[in-house]
Amino acid sequence: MTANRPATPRLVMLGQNQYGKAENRVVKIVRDGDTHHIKDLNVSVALSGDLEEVHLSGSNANCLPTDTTKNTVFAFAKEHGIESAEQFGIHLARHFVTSQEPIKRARIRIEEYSWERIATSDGNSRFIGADEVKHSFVRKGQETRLTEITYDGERWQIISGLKDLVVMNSTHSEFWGYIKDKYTTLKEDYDRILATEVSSRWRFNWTDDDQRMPNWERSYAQVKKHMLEAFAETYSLSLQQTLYQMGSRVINNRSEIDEIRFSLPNKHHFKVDLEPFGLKNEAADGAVYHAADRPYGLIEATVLRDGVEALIPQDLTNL
Ligand SMILES: O=c1[nH]c(=O)c2[nH]c(=O)[nH]c2[nH]1
Repeated sequence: MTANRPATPRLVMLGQNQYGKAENRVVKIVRDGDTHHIKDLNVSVALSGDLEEVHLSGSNANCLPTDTTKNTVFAFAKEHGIESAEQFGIHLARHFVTSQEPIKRARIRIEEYSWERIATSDGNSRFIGADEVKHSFVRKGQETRLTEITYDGERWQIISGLKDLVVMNSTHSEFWGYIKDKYTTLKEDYDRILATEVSSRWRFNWTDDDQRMPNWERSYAQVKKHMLEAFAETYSLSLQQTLYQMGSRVINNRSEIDEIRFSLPNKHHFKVDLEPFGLKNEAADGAVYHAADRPYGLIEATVLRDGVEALIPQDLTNL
């Protein structure tokens, strides 16, 4: 069949478009003798460029098949290895934009799942090192690491982050002094639980190939450390205040990062009324709480280095 353009004048226009293979689950094992290392990624490719005709006339002359983008992900994992999710995404984005003329922009999104070695007390097995099995892993339940690489042939935008990091302070949290109107029933609290599931994205100021690249693995570990330390060390008067402390700790300590955004659900823990059973239920004595799953307060904000432009989108679920 020949490719056809519509004969009638166009009344509609093609808007923003992108395509690629989403959620390529790639697992790479590196063998260092009989000690193995795992990189476990979920890689999504989105390409855009001169793709009008693909949509308008059905000509696929400018279309690199999504199947090819999938194959490239797996081949690159073998050919180049996976040093870090960011490095891997940069390789892929550069490849798509520089190897295919019609492709002008590549966006690579990666989720990374981490694994840790299974520790064992059995020293007899020939597979066992000091106290860890060299090829046996348990998936870390903690957080999922994220990155998004965007490249247009000139400029890079690298936004990394994490989600599903659940944290709790069992004290050192208060909430009082707020507006009270006729609908307010919330009691002021001078000793409450503060818990949240951190979703965060941070933007690197590495934007072109002439700059020295950050050490992506170390940067991630340090951001997480500062975030967690700020959460633990802040005597909190609101989750908003804790958020700002977490963000400013990262910006102050990590010069490679200019902007960080958080989406923090307030995972409410309500003291149960045990008065009907003749029981006092006070925080000071070690209380019993109902962990409510919904509704939840949702506290979201960006913390930026002074003078930089905010570029991380407001809705982190779309990132
Ligand atoms: O840390 C909090 N921030 C709020 O804005 C808020 N609102 C509320 O009901 N509880 C809380 N807690």
